[in-house]
Amino acid sequence: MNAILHAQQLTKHYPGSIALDNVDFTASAGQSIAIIGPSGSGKTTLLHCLAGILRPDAGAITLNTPSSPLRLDTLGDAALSRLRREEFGFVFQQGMLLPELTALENVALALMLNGTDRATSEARAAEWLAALGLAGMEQRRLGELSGGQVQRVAIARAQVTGARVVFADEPTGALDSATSKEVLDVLLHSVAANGRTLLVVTHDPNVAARCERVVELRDGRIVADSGTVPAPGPAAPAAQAVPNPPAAPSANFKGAFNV
Ligand SMILES: Nc1ncnc2c1ncn2[C@@H]1O[C@H](COP(=O)(O)OP(=O)(O)OP(=O)(O)O)[C@@H](O)[C@H]1O
Repeated sequence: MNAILHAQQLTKHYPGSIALDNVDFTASAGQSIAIIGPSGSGKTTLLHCLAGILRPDAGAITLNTPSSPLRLDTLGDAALSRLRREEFGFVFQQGMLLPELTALENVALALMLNGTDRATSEARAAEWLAALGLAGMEQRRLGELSGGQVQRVAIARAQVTGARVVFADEPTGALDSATSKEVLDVLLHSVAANGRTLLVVTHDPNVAARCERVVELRDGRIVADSGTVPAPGPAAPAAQAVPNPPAAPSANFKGAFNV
């Protein structure tokens, strides 16, 4: 499998603690990877560094794009935020969606921020919501949806842009166990059907068990990895181009969820 995201010797300190201590990590394209470990072991810090949300103190992070490898740790703030919008999707427990917008507007906004016109953005957003079982709920605000439905909106928003890597932090953390299973099914199926890579931070053993690979952190270091991927070689030089990937859900995936 091809490496899509590669981190070398990542280190991140906070006053009084080392959140990441020389972490090497490579994700293969299309893999679903759970990041587990005790509270404070560095899971969220690793996810945020890989996603370009946090800057590591040291180390290299390379995203392999179809045009050229991109070194996240060398990009400026504007290039990094563009890369996050175009290449990455996020499913967090809270914070990525705007309560004052409807489900449709929340999903369409991700495309509009990338320059897609409103009509096209809303049409694609509607396709994604329907594919995730939310047809008929497009005009509801988040407060008019259940917790599981809100997470489906987040899953649609994370993927509508054609993001190649989806980052999830405790995506089912606030849900009961039956709803968690449903949301996890939707997340894993939609990501797999569209060939995306999924990195999910979780405390839930059921979530970890459903992922192809489990990486365990302790005290800022990887102490276990069920599927180490060979490193792709030295870190790539910095580059600027960010491609514009396709955006609609795959036909396969629509079929699987349009029931
Ligand atoms: N903004 C911050 N300021 C100071 N210390 C921080 C900050 N963020 C994280 N840390 C510290 O870094 C270490 C790793 O934190 P991180 O949130 O990555 O762990 P985690 O494994 O995700 O924890 P949890 O499972 O509780 O969410 C912890 O010791 C934490 O206290």
